[in-house]
Amino acid sequence: MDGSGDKKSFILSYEELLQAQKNNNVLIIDVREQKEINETGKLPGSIHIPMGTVANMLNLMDDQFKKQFEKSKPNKDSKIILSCKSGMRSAAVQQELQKLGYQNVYNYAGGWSEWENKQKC
Ligand SMILES: O=S(=O)([O-])[S-]
Repeated sequence: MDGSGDKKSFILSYEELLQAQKNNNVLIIDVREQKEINETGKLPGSIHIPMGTVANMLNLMDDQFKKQFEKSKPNKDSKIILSCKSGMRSAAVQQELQKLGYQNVYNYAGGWSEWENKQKC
């Protein structure tokens, strides 16, 4: 939330992520592959959807989405945060969702790498 109108960056910092993790109205999606999640676990507070299937999952019926992810399906105005390992794949998914009309999609650019490092501090 930088208040600069049209020129919002839609990039999320670690501190902003910490706030979002406490907010049930924000959907955090870890878009890494299953193999990576098996190795590290998913980002706390997130649901896991591999990058290639995010758009498909957002096409599920509301109740199917809820059943599968135990979170409400976001609408085009919902705040969505995407995270991967280092911000590249999540940026690609961010663009894809923006093209589909999702207006409030953020990239946690630091991704799992930053998250993991911060936990060691
Ligand atoms: O996770 S990554 O695409 O930034 S390497």
